[in-house]
Amino acid sequence: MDVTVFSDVEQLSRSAADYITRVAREAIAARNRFSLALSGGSTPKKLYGLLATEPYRSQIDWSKVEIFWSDERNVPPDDAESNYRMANEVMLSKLPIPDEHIHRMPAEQADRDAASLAHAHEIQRVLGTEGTPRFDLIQLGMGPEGHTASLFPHQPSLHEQQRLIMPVSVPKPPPDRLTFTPPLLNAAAHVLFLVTGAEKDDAVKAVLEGPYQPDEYPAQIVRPTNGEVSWMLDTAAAEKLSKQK
Ligand SMILES: O=C1O[C@H](COP(=O)(O)O)[C@@H](O)[C@H](O)[C@H]1O
Repeated sequence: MDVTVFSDVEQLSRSAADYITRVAREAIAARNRFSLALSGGSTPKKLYGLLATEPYRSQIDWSKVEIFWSDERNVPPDDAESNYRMANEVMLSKLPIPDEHIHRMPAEQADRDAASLAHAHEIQRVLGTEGTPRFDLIQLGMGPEGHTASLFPHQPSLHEQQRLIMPVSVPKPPPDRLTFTPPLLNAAAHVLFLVTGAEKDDAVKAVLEGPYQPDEYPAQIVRPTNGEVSWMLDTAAAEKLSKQK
């Protein structure tokens, strides 16, 4: 696991954009496709804006990029709480990505089990049906209580082993969501956590330096079986870490 601490969100976001650009170029060179799952929340907003502008924009062949989300809230796509809406406004609408390569998670559908299953099939259609689908890169955030994607402490979703996507009801509004499950997260080739802010310093310390307690700190579940995990933190989020990063 690689942990890097940055002085501010600008530096962190530039390093994340460099990292995504490198992984994208390698994936496109190797497989003619780059599959990227985005997080929600506000932390990646700066990063998404950077990817849509130079010098990053022209370094990636966006026609080869397939975009998914690691979780989504039960709101329409134009709602202020929609994870899709933020990424679309800041990044996707400004890039030459074919519409059919933008795979919004349909969390607002009434039958959430059916929506989860249909979206899992969509992931398999794009990434392949052999074994658990392997994203080239899943970008994640983490909440102050250690949740990631929409895997929250002490929820049954933390123990899901069969489904790729599942509906959850979580303690943070909006409560009803769809989320990637542990097996899908842990099949990724690369996972990039972006975590900023002093309110997350205890969770960062517990996840990175504490005992393995995934029911308390779901972000600890993310340990890809054959992939690399990178954490990019700002100094406020890293404040309580004992080791020099
Ligand atoms: O609810 C969510 O929160 C996490 C963390 O968001 P942040 O704004 O604190 O970075 C996010 O990663 C997740 O996708 C989102 O749905």
